[in-house]
Amino acid sequence: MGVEMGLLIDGKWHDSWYDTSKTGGEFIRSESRFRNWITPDGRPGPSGTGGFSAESDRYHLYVSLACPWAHRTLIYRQIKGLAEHVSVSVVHPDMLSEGWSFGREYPGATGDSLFGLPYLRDVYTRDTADFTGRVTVPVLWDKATGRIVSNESSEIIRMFDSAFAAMTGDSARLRPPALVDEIDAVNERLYPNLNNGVYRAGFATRQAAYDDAVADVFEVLDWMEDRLSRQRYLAGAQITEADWRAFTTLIRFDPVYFSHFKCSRNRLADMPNLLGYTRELYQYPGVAGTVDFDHIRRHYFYSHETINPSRIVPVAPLMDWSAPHGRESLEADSAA
Ligand SMILES: N[C@@H](CCC(=O)N[C@@H](CS)C(=O)NCC(=O)O)C(=O)O
Repeated sequence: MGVEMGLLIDGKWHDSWYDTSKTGGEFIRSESRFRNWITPDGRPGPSGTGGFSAESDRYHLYVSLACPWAHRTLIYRQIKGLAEHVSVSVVHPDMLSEGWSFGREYPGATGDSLFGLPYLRDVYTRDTADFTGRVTVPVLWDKATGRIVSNESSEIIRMFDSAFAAMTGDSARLRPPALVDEIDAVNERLYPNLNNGVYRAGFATRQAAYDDAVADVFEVLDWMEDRLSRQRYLAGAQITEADWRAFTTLIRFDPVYFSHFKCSRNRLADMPNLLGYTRELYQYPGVAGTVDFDHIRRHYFYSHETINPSRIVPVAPLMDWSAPHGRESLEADSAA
């Protein structure tokens, strides 16, 4: 039985795998529930309530090193100079009948360094005792108020991009106002077809749902491969949010999604521009340390019993992420 992942209903834990029976075999991801924003002075952000001002040592990130959405927030914490200001706990890579856990019996799993709680769901019920919904990573926790600020990675990275600038002195933006439209256009293409597309392919339980999803995955990869033959980054000549959102899926592609999620038309390694591009991002200062292929591979192959009942973790493909990426040849001004 595929009873590997559950949810909270009125604060009580229930086992239940994603139910694809009502959606024609399609996997549909739920919306995140906590949508407050850290801002420089605590004024409310685009959603939620205010009171979350940017301060050193006030916020804590709960992440899985396996999860591509959590991975975005970990990358921003590094590259935006927040490592000394925002603390982190790392869950165990196995997500089984109890959901994400703070078990420490796996290298790199830290346990819950704030409260010593056994499960991630206990962090959710610490905020809202009768919480109903999925228990997902990442979670951004406020140590001052004892509340969850946000569990939506796309918004956490935007807070990290700009809210702490006065503290870090890093005022460069990964979402510069002049590129917002271009970044959003790329994101709108990549989120459904690539980031979530690989999950739609992997969790599909009907041939037609899989066929649609895997076609979308490779259509967008072909589009990216072509675009990256002409410009260095997805939104043009400068690295932006769009690139980091793409990266966490691309780095998992050959090690996991190609086989586990049946995204098997070709490997990332067969697409030279995408391979060089992914290598360049991997080699960006601070980023390699956020990529943990053991957690990544163990999580997917071991946790998804419906897809891989034997829980055998297959041999890793040979890949050299540190090889020269060759992307300098794309002149900085070749893109527009
Ligand atoms: N929209 C969320 C998605 C996060 C998400 O789906 N995380 C997965 C791990 S990769 C998770 O925790 N799933 C547990 C569940 O759905 O029960 C975000 O981007 O932050």
